[in-house]
Amino acid sequence: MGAALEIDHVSHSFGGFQALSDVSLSVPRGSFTALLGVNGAGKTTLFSLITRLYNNTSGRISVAGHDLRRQPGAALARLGVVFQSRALDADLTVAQNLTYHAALHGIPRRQALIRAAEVLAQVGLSDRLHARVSALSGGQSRRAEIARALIHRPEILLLDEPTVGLDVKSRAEVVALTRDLTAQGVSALWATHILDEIRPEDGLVILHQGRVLADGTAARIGGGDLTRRFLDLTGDAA
Ligand SMILES: Nc1ncnc2c1ncn2[C@@H]1O[C@H](COP(=O)(O)OP(=O)(O)OP(=O)(O)O)[C@@H](O)[C@H]1O
Repeated sequence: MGAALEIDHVSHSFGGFQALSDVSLSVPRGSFTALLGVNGAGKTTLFSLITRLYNNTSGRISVAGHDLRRQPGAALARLGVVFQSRALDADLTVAQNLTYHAALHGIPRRQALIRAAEVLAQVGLSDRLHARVSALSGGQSRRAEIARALIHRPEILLLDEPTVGLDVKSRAEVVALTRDLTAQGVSALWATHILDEIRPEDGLVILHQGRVLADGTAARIGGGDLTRRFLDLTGDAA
């Protein structure tokens, strides 16, 4: 059994600008791995390559053992993505959104309704099945986005700064929910620039200006003071 996600020597340029340089990282199965970097570090670019929004032409990406270039269908079927921007239609109900996204994955309607109830229970929103997305709070809406990403039972979730714009309580709930999911066996790659969201036992990859500066557990990298270590590594220390 390999890792849930393997990135092996991946680079990406926009015209003459090198956004990612020889990035390698691995997300072990069932782990919560944080991808930490300031704005512009390259987190969204990396996610865009993993989701095939951008074509990856260098190195290798594999999802649950499936090479993204050679077996894109199998790789993407094992991937769930929580985008930075909203993927749910605010004018539709949660159920309508979830069954629509299930259909995109080829899940028949009857089964999609069962799955929708299942994933809403996982994210603690069972009572919001028939609510319009526009009527959800910010935190509920993010949890509904996670439910959408889980509808096809992926092995790994990519979450791109999923707590941006949430209040402290909702932020803590979304982090805790994702940790619960990893305890149930789903792996998570959590892109963030917020150090508070990272625990010592988490996997941690620090990305800066398109390069991996550190890769290990947060405890080992931080050595007791992750903020200081992060600032030292990224050259922003006072
Ligand atoms: N389509 C594009 N064309 C040109 N440059 C781009 C494009 N997308 C991103 N970049 C540049 O690539 C670098 C990495 O951007 P990226 O969005 O991946 O960073 P990020 O870590 O996700 O930051 P943020 O938290 O702000 O989203 C930045 O310097 C950005 O300006």
